[in-house]
Amino acid sequence: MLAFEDLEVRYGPVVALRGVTLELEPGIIGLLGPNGSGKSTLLKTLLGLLRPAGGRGEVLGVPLGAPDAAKLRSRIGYMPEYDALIEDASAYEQVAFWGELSGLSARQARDRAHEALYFVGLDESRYRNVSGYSTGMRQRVKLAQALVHSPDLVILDEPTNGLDPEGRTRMLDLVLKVRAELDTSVLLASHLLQDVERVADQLVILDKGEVKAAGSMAGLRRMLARRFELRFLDPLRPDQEAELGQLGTVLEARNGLYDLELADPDPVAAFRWAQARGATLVQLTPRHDRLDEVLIRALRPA
Ligand SMILES: Nc1ncnc2c1ncn2[C@@H]1O[C@H](COP(=O)(O)OP(=O)(O)OP(=O)(O)O)[C@@H](O)[C@H]1O
Repeated sequence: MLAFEDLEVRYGPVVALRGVTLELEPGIIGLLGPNGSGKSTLLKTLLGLLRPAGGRGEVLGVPLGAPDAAKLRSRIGYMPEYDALIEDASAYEQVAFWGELSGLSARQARDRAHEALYFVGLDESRYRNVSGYSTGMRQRVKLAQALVHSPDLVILDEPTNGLDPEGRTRMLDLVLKVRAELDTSVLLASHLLQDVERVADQLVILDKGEVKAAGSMAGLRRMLARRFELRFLDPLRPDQEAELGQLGTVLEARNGLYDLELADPDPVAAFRWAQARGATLVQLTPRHDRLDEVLIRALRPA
């Protein structure tokens, strides 16, 4: 659905994205990275608002910069980070107007505005001016605008910004519903790991304009399911410690505790390994809840 090869995007002399190579399937894709990492630049590039200075890319089968790339706008919905809602107009008017801007006829836009507002749970307040709306309601108007023309892909830039925990849960439930009920793919940019973890089936981690990690959440979880903390009865001798790598990748060693990504998914192998070397493994603690550590590791300077 999205593919980039060695993509480079610049703002004059500033290189905002470099060497970005990615291949992503339809689904819910989480785009994670700290401020300034290049998330918005990537979104603007695939919306056709920025031209790559180098490399190639393809969005929904259409090459970036192709003559028919402008048509892509009708297949993509965009929910920007900040709202530009008109205070003295109703949600219904604004969503219908957006539908027309996205290429629908006036009649289609009106019909679809009702459907989109119903979908985001704003059908009862749709004729009220948005000036009286809560932050959560305003976010949902923006989502309805992004969905009004039934796009194949919807891009959400920090959709939970400024929301309280209840509003966040509601927005993330809607993201899941977009994929499940509308069969629309979602690209969700966020700096909040918990949000991405909750909804995404694929993950891209950006930092300083480069991809630090990318892949399916299931793959990431499988990898995390092999992470354990090992505690031995006595400190390992240097010769035993040197052979620890036979069990998998040693991630960290501190005060006789070892964090490992085991090569064998069956942890019993670790006990056998210890026994064969005269060491006593007393505790093997799973660490698969630590997705945040993967993120920190990915963002750590090399
Ligand atoms: N119009 C611009 N002119 C010059 N440099 C820019 C411009 N827009 C962004 N940049 C730079 O490009 C880099 C990537 O910025 P970008 O806005 O894509 O990051 P981001 O991950 O979306 O951050 P945020 O979460 O703060 O929006 C940053 O170093 C930023 O300073």
